[in-house]
Amino acid sequence: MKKDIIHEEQNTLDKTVIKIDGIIKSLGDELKNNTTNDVLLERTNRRFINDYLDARKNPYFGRIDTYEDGKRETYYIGYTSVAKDKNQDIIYSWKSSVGDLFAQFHGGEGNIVIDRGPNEKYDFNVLLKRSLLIEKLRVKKYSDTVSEQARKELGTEVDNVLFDDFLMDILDGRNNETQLKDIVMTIQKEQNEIIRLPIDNSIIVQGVAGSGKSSIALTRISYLLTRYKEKLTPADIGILAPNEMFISYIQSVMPTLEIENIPQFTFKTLSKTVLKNLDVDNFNDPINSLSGLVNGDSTVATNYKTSIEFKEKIDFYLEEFKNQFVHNIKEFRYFDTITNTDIILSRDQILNRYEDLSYLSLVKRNQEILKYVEKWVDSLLISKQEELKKEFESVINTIFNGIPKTASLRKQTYESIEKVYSYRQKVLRDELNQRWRDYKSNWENFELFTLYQRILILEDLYHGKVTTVTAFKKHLEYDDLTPLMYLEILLNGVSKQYQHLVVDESQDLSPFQIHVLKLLSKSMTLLGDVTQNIYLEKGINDWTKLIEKVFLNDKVRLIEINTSYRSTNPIMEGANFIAANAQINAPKIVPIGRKGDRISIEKIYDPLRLLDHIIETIKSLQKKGFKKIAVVHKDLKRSVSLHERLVKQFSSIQLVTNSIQTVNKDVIIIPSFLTKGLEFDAVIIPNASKRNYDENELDAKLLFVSMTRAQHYVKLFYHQELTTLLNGIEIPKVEREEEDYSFL
Ligand SMILES: Nc1ncnc2c1ncn2[C@@H]1O[C@H](COP(=O)(O)OP(=O)(O)OP(=O)(O)O)[C@@H](O)[C@H]1O
Repeated sequence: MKKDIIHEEQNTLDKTVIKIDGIIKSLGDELKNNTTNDVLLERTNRRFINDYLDARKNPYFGRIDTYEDGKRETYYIGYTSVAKDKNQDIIYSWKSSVGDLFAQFHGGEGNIVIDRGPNEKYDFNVLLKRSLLIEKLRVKKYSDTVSEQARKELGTEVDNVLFDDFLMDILDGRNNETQLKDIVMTIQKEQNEIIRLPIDNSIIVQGVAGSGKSSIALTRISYLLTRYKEKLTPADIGILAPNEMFISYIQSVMPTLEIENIPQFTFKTLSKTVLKNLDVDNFNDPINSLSGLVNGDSTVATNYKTSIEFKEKIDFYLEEFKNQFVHNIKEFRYFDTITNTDIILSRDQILNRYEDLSYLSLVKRNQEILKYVEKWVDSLLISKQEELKKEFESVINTIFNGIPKTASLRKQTYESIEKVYSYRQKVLRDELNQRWRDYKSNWENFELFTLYQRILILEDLYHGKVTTVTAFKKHLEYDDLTPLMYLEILLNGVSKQYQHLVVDESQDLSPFQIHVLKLLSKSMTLLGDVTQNIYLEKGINDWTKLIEKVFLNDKVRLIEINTSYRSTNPIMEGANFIAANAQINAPKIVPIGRKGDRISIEKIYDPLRLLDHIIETIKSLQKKGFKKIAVVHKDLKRSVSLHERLVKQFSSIQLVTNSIQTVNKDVIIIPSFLTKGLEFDAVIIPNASKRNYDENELDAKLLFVSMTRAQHYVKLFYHQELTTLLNGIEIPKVEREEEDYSFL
């Protein structure tokens, strides 16, 4: 039975490849015959040819059979659609409605409604979903899921391979290279729901470690770009990642999802687009300052400047500054020596105009109101000059009345009177200009850095002796970026608003940072895991509080995903023990059910032997076929010294010391706090002793993050006493004599 199906599917695949070749050929023929040099045809056909040549390598990963109008329909689902004559799909993209159906259907009743908006509602009656593993155009494996209805009514034969087994095979068999393609092929129902949510409202995804958040983030962007292709270009969406290392990881997987042109930022690089006059390149990234936190400097974990309380204070001060500004608006008064009267632009007139301009940003409003006064002064000058001119002409006419035009007296008199009037013109101009300069000099311009400096002084956060704003700018640091961006947006508005921002590892941002991001985009997808917030107070520990403080009355959806796909059962169970032992109030991970080796925990007695043990472990893991192995030390200093010793043993080994490095070697030595978002086949933790990982929140989170990076295997060494964070995990008892181990 199994063989028959594989044979049948192989036949279909062979025929499909021939069809694709035919389509590519006819597109090419059209290009050859394009004698009118139709540019659109040229561009479209070339794009199709490229896409189809790519699709030909691995045309599809599954099929879905439905029963419609008494007829069985079969749709093949692939990464991209392939169409005959440019509109008859022979393969459907995973982003299409049938692709949606493929991801939705996980057995049970076959009636499924796909409802993705007013014009995207379809009723399906599913008979069969078949996942297919195709390698080098050979059908290797398949798995069927059949609806109850098909089972009962149509007697469809079912093979007993479950879809979950298929997923498991894929998860077990892979080695860090094809992850994103995998998720498209094996998208789970809850992931699919998130990926396909409409763009209009923000969503927050609380997903446990390994639940597919990063994969969902990128897949969702790919989906949104297709679904909203009429109104959305790649430049309208932005991805915010925690650091450059993470960005280089996502860049490597972006082409598979055709989202290469999406702008990618860290919070720091995004700040450059808002704070154009600030050189932020040298600001220390927060992840690097975590080194301090790991070594006991708790100030890193709190900063008033990035808190929502500070945002509220900025609102308060700015309101005060605005009130002061309005209070200081004065009438413009000019004493007219011609008429001996005061000419006044009243405060009320100015205030009325100010009210009319309330739709403008603060700075623009201030500028516009000043322009309004300036215009008034200008027109006053013109009208006064006109009056003087008229007066001069009338004086001349009166004086010269009856005096012959040729009389020489006339010329002299004219010149004298003209001198008098041009003097009066000059006086008028100078006086008015002086009045205007005085008026303008008292005008508040709301300059960003001046105001920020004032706020810091008022808040008592700034005691520097620097008084000039230019010098003050040199004293700014990373934590000033959030309040500065916020203030800049309040003062000048948003220069570019994204249609959608996708923020990965968002638990590491503060609510104030998320508030700023919210101002920069119409809607957001925030993905994160509170258990992995290693910035403690600074980051997000409770999404509902974030919603209360930042999203207020906005429509926002909080979705929890607790199933983890990355690691084997024993690793995930171990991670759950860590969270429980440290009493971290976080969702429990539900492992997908991948079998795997128990977590290996080994007590070390001789410090000199530890190195040998690590080397031995790496070698044996490599022998087993594990390609990416990480040795995760708690801090940076010990990672450096471990690397110095290991580098002599392995040719392909890399020390990761900061967040801008690209991780590209087989064996990585990395401090715990830099591993976030990364994934390895196996993780070795050289020192899991109690002294190193105590039962506090930070240590627990660091150990948790380190362990959950492993897909297949975790090995921990410890000295003297094992960290109590691992209580509950079964450990084989090994009794050996203790020796000095102080250097760890
Ligand atoms: N539906 C799926 N099918 C196959 N693989 C999946 C699926 N969902 C997730 N994965 C795999 O699980 C692993 C973890 O995914 P990902 O890195 O996206 O999770 P995450 O939630 O961002 O993890 P973390 O928070 O721990 O960094 C990846 O290898 C990913 O390919």
